[in-house]
Amino acid sequence: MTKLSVNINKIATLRNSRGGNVPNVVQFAKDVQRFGAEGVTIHPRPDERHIRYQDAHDLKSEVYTEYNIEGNPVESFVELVLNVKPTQVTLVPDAVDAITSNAGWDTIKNKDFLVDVIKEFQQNGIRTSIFVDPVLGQIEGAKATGTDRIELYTEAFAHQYSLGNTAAIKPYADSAILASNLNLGINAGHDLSLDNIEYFKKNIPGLLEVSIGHALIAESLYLGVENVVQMYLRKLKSQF
Ligand SMILES: CC(=O)[C@@H](O)[C@H](O)COP(=O)(O)O
Ligand SMILES: NCC(=O)COP(=O)(O)O
Repeated sequence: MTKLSVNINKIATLRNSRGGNVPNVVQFAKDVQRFGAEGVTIHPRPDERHIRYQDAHDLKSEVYTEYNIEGNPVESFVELVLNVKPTQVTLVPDAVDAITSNAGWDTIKNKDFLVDVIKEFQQNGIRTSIFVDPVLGQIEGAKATGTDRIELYTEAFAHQYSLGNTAAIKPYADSAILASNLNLGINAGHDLSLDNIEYFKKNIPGLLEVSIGHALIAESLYLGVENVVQMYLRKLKSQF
């Protein structure tokens, strides 16, 4: 079965836009778990533009499902993860100024670095996953790093699928078969949505977990807005 981990970065983005604590990131994490989410993902970035390092600590005692922290393993991130000790750390090679994650690791060029950092996390009881493009050579390179899992970077699939190009699944299916043969666990994420998740899941054997944030939060707004507008109208139109 594929687990759903909800990425709550966007809740922190909204909170930070006003400086208070609305919406409450910890409460949101508690609620998505109550609604059935099987994990919570955060991706603290060095500029803390959404999830703050303090959020990672505050969430620790409230995430009773799988806690996944993603990020580039710069010194401050490694220290944070070793302190918080989530279930899983997902290493993503994003630049400090990247708007969002935009590439997987070059697992061959960065092998020595990844081997060291992965070993450190594993020795501390933290499962590791590394963000990769669906390229067979990169999957083989991932195996050589010692990681427990890979996370397939699905932005290209999501984009092509939205254009009607269903064949864009092929490199992902091929990568998943290779990863399974190599005994690597398979996660996936980035731009997955209610539109594309069923097709993706159906075609990816052994998919253990998807982490979904941007679309899930946008869909929650679309699917919830009618109810909330009605609630306001009821309050405004009631006669006292
Ligand atoms: C690794 C990945 O694809 C997600 O973590 C994504 O990067 C979300 O991060 P942002 O919310 O900062 O876009
Ligand atoms: N690892 C991917 C993730 O956590 C969420 O990505 P997105 O759904 O916000 O694109």
